[in-house]
Amino acid sequence: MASNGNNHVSTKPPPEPSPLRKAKFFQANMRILVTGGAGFIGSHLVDKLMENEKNEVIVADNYFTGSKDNLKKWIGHPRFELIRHDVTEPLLIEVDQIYHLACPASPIFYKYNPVKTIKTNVIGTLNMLGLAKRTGARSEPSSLCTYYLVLGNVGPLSHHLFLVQNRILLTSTSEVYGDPLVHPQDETYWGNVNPIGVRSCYDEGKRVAETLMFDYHRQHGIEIRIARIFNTYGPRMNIDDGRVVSNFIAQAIRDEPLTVQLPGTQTRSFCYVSDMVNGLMRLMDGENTGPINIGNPGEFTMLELAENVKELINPEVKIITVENTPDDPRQRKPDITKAKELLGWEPKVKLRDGLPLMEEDFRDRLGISRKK
Ligand SMILES: O=C(O)[C@H]1O[C@H](OP(=O)(O)OP(=O)(O)OC[C@H]2O[C@@H](n3ccc(=O)[nH]c3=O)[C@H](O)[C@@H]2O)[C@H](O)[C@@H](O)[C@@H]1O
Repeated sequence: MASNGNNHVSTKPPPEPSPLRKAKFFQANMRILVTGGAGFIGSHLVDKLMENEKNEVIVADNYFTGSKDNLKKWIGHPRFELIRHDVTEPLLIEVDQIYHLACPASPIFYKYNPVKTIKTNVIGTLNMLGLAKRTGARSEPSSLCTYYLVLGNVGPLSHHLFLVQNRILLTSTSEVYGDPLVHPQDETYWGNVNPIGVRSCYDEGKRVAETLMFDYHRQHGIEIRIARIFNTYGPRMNIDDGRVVSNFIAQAIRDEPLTVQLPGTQTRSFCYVSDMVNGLMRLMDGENTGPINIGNPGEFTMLELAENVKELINPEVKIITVENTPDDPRQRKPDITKAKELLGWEPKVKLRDGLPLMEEDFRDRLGISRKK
């Protein structure tokens, strides 16, 4: 029984919250869109986001390179939603944060349909920025993009204050540095990219995507984050993805020669997927727009990588050299000073610890167990 303080005693229970108030309460949870969430990095990110019970996660994916299989443990979960959607079409939903990952990332796949790749990067990013603008991903000078949602008199919740942060994160790429002339690459380097080559649909596409992010930020005050991702590997990569780590592991397991593309002295720096996902979340939740390199500075030539895979997975396997494709970057290694200083992030998993974890997943999916 509640008293109104006027000697009048009401026997009525407090009114039910209106549907609008209920909706506002619901909104107080973070509703997060992950484009490309059925893909390799996207699905690991979804796993991590779903660990937080305050998060509702919506995945939009066209399954060009992603797969529902990667999300099977979440399908049917009340805080999870999966939409078959191509980001080159507008998406009208209500969200608080957008992780925009959608785009084929393996050179084989992105070169297969270059027009679609550049459309995904340009039109897809425009559509996601349009969504961010409509849903209010603003960086208000007074509040630095934090919206306090105070609920009215809704029973026990009436004194609670909820924080809703609206923002969009783009996963850009180390490919924006092209065939870099500085080593290692830090974020101030503008890159050395061929604008008309076979990789340009991806490299230039991501560069335009970064430009769009900053133009929306400056012109419309959209709260943005840009991660420049360096070569990432781990469980759930497509077995026939075409990228080097997945190729070598699948080849070693199948007893096929490891195909080192010439000259074999070109370098890459490989980041394990759990480190990558932590870096992306730190960036999203921090206060820096980026661009920030997220990658593992441990640098290997492709011949060294092949030797490591041979030693760890199949000491009997042959290593052969094969032709390379045009414009292959000759060296790549992230300078992660900014990530360390601004995000307090650095990778933890060494290549030699990450490769066996990926081997286990590939063996499961290929149905080939280790020889005794
Ligand atoms: O994995 C990634 O994160 C990146 O993969 C590609 O970039 P790239 O570094 O060329 O990736 P790979 O196709 O894995 O090639 C790496 C190196 O391995 C070599 N390679 C590839 C495949 C193979 O069987 N053998 C081999 O020696 C390539 O010539 C290249 O020098 C994409 O372009 C990037 O955007 C993406 O972020």
